[in-house]
Amino acid sequence: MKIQRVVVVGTGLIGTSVALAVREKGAEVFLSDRDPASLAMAVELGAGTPLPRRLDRPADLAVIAVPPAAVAAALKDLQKRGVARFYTDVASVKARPVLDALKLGCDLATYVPGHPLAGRERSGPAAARGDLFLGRPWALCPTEAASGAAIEAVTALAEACGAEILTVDPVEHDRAVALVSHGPHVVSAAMAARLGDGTETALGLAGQGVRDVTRIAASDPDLWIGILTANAEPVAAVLDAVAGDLALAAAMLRAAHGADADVAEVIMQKVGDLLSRGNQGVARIPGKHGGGPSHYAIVSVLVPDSPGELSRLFHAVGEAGVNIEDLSIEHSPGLPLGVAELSVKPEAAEALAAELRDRGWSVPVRSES
Ligand SMILES: NC(=O)C1=CN([C@@H]2O[C@H](COP(=O)(O)OP(=O)(O)OC[C@H]3O[C@@H](n4cnc5c(N)ncnc54)[C@H](O)[C@@H]3O)[C@@H](O)[C@H]2O)C=CC1
Ligand SMILES: O=C(O)C(=O)Cc1ccc(O)cc1
Repeated sequence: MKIQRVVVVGTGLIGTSVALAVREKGAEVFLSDRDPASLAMAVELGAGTPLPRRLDRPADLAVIAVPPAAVAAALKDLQKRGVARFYTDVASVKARPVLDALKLGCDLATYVPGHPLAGRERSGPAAARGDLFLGRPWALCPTEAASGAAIEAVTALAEACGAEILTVDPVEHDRAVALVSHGPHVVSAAMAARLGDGTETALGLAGQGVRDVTRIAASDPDLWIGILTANAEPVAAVLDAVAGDLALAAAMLRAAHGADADVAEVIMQKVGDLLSRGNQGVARIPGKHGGGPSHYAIVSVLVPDSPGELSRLFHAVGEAGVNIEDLSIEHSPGLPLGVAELSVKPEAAEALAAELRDRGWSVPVRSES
C-alpha cells in the first residue's frame, strides 16, 4: 500500500521529521499544531501545508505526534472529524494512550499505536530531519481490534520513513523501552546533574565520554515528565537495579581505598565484574540496519578558536563543491583549537580531505561510517 495523503498533528521534532520523510516519497502532507509558530516553521521547512478545517476527502493516514498525555484526545477529535481513514501515534509510551483511547470511546479498528525509536535531544520543527528514522526500529502495537487495513497503512508509513518495523504488545513495549530508552534517560540526567557542582577546571577537562553519557540529558524536561509518568513502574524498576550497582561500586571503592594491595585487588574484582557486565551489555545492542543518518563519512578538521575560522572552512568546502550533510563541533573551553566534524557523502570524503589539506587545513586521517 502506498500512502499518498498524510495528516500530521503536532509539528515538533517527530511530526515534522515524519512529514519531511513522507514528502520526500511524494506524499501530500497536511500539518496541524496548537502552536501557530511551530506550524508556521514546519510549513516554512517544506514539511507540508496547513490542515484546513475540512478536507475534501479523508487522508489515508493521520499521524498524531503530540505528547503522550494528549494522544487520545487528539485521536478522538480527528476521528470525530473524519480526517483520515487510519490513525497512528508516535508517543514514547504505548499502554497509556491505548487505555485513554479506550476510555474516550475512540474507534480502535482504525488506530494502530506506534513508536519510532529515533529522536534527538532537541525539540521542535527546527530540529527535524527527513532521514531521522532510516534504519531505526519502529514499534507497532496494534490492539486486537485493529483492522488489517489499518496495520497495512501504518506499516507503509514506517516503511516510507525507512524504519525497521517491530510488532510488540503495548505493555511489553513499555517494559522494553524502560530498559533501553527511559531508564538511560534518567541515568544520563543524574550524571549531567552532577556537573552543576563541577568547577570550571573540571568542566574545562570535559572530553567525549561525558558528552556521550549526558547528551540526551539536554532534552525537554516537560516532555520527559510526561513519558516517565506514563511508564513509572517499569522505569523505577530499572533505576532501582542501576542504583544497586552504583551503590555497590561506591562501597567497594571505599573499602579498597586504604586496604592492603592484595585485599584491594580482591575487593576491586566486584567493580571489575560490573565493568565486564557493562562490556557485555554494550555488545548486545544491535547495530543499526540499513543506512542511517550516520552513513555519511566524517571528515574531521582542526579549526583554530578565533573569529571567522569556521566561515573560512565552510567557504573552502563550498569551493571544493562538496555539500555538508551534517556538522558537529567538538570544542573544550580554553583550548585554542576545536574539531569540526563534517558529515559528507562517502564518495566525496577523500577528495575533500585532500583539497582541505592543500588549502592548509589540518585534517587528521580518519573517515568513519
Ligand atoms: N523527542 C524524541 O526524541 C522522541 C519523541 N517521541 C514522541 O513523539 C511525540 C512528540 O515529541 P517531540 O516531537 O519530541 O515533541 P516536540 O515538543 O518537538 O513537539 C510536540 C508538538 O506537539 C504540539 N502539541 C502539543 N499538544 C498538542 C495538541 N493537543 N494538538 C496539537 N499539537 C499539540 C506542540 O505544540 C509541539 O509543536 C511525543 O509523544 C514523544 O513521546 C518519539 C520518539 C522520539
Ligand atoms: O536522542 C536519542 O538518541 C534518543 O534515543 C531519543 C529518543 C527519545 C524518546 C524516544 O521515545 C525515542 C528516542
